[in-house]
Amino acid sequence: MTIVLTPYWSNGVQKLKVAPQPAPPPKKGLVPPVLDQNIHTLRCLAQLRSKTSNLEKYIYLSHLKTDDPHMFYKLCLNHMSEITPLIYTPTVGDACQQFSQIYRRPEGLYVSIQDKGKIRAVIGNWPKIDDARISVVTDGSRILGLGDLGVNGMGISIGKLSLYVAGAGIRPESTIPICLDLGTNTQRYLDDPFYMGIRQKRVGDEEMAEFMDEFMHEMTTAFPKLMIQFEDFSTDNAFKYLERYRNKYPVFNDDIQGTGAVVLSGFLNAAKLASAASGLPLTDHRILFFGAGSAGVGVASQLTSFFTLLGLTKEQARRKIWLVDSQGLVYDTRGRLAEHKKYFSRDDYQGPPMTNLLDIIDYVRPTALFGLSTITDAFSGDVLDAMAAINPRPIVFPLSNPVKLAECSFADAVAHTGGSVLFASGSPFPEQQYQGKILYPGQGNNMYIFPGLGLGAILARAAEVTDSMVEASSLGLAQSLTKEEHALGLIYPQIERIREISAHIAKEVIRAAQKSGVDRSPDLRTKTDAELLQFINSKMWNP
Ligand SMILES: NC(=O)C1=CN([C@@H]2O[C@H](COP(=O)(O)OP(=O)(O)OC[C@H]3O[C@@H](n4cnc5c(N)ncnc54)[C@H](OP(=O)(O)O)[C@@H]3O)[C@@H](O)[C@H]2O)C=CC1
Ligand SMILES: CC(=O)C(=O)O
Ligand SMILES: [Mg+2]
Repeated sequence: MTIVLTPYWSNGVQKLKVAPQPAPPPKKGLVPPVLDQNIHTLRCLAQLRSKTSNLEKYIYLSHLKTDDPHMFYKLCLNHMSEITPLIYTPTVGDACQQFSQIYRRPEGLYVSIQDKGKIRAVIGNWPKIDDARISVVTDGSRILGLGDLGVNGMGISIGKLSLYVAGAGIRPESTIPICLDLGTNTQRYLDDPFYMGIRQKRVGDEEMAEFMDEFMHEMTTAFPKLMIQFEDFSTDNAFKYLERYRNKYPVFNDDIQGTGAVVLSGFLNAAKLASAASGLPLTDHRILFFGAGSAGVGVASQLTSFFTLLGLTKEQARRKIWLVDSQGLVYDTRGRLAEHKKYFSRDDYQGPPMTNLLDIIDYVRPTALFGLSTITDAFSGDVLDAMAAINPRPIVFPLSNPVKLAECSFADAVAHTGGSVLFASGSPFPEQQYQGKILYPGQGNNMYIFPGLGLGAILARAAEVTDSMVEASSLGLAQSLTKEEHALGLIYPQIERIREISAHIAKEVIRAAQKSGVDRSPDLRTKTDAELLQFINSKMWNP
């Protein structure tokens, strides 16, 4: 039994905290006479596979997580590519949409607008206050590309935290899934007797800001070692609350920064392959974003900041980007623009609104096309043909989640580009056979980033999450491809290696935290890289 020598206080009595251990062997007679753990693992897998729908599989796994977390995480780690789509995108999207129907038992912490003024008491009810290290917090206002799901958004916080445990070895009891209930503007939930949130429209900006200030203050007071990941807030609030708290608390926004990091990483690996075919230097790429919300602009910012590392001025880097939103190409003279789009708005186009994606491709001649729009099949056959006509190896990333909202499928992208596409999607697609070869799609999803970024920030005890830490996570991921993965033409590593990848990312993140002076674990400063990696691995919880 490992004893962690940090005293903690519970009911006024000092105790030693005991690291999570498998449950003691059950007393004789209380379990079947022969219950071999290895056979039981196979039994659980067979039970899972016997379910006919993915939602049933999700429900089975939720039960397993509560009843036998060690078995749940063992299955996750041993069958990562099979289980990730069940506990995360795409199935988590269905689970959130039907959260009120499939709800069995409480999980996570709900803080509602009705708790304003007394949030401390609600947070104080969390049973594992001293263990808390990472919280994923959503207000349910933009869950994946599915819109305002109100408290049904709790499913996304739960899913992301399962990946923190599986992918980065965060202790399960150190995670707090949180859904803030600020109302919902989705009428069908307000009318649904099963809906479990308060029955009111979302509160106004001022009331939300007061609530958020109190929430953040109380969270960071109650849990002094906590990292907070904001998830799936609607666009304006995603930017607003990241800016409001990022220099005050250890917080990052997964949709803006995690997505920025994962897409930069995939772009770098894809651009190398594209440049090998076209001869085009990295700094000559032209990147078109279809979708200019929190994720689109987050990725654009991450890319431009990387281009400045390559020696471009900020202005030159900015000019590599074209944004398209629901009104078409984003440009200065088009009319009033949302604040977050202004920086990337083009000042070199003055014509009439350009709304057709084919016209825009013809005008921009992009080497890379990223979809973060929630518009299913927006990258039609014609669009893919156009990308293939101007690029020997077009980079096409339909990143919207879940699968049903992807801008195109891998099969279509392969078919319309003669197999030359460099592809990554937000949710997984199956591999394709093309002219006797197997082609593998990448999964450009922030799930590659946040476990390692969060782990690094926790171990460094970072006071804030700096841009350099996010960038380090991205470059760490880009470097983590093995020779075999390069040989297969992959642009993201295989998800089965997530623990190894997260450890590497965490190391890079800790070093970046140290360079920016936001780390509060001075002991880690004197470790060599090898020692640091060993330390990170030793901190990972294993089922
Ligand atoms: N792969 C990954 O890791 C991640 C994927 N995502 C996915 O990205 C998608 C977008 O997320 P997010 O940026 O936060 O959402 P937002 O709502 O902030 O942004 C959506 C953007 O798409 C634009 N849009 C909507 N309809 C059209 C249209 N018909 N043509 C062109 N553009 C359109 C919107 O335009 P307007 O501004 O005019 O409203 C807006 O700019 C979601 O599906 C989400 O799941 C998000 C984070 C991570
Ligand atoms: C992956 C993710 O964070 C999203 O789709 O919102
Ligand atoms: Mg998200």
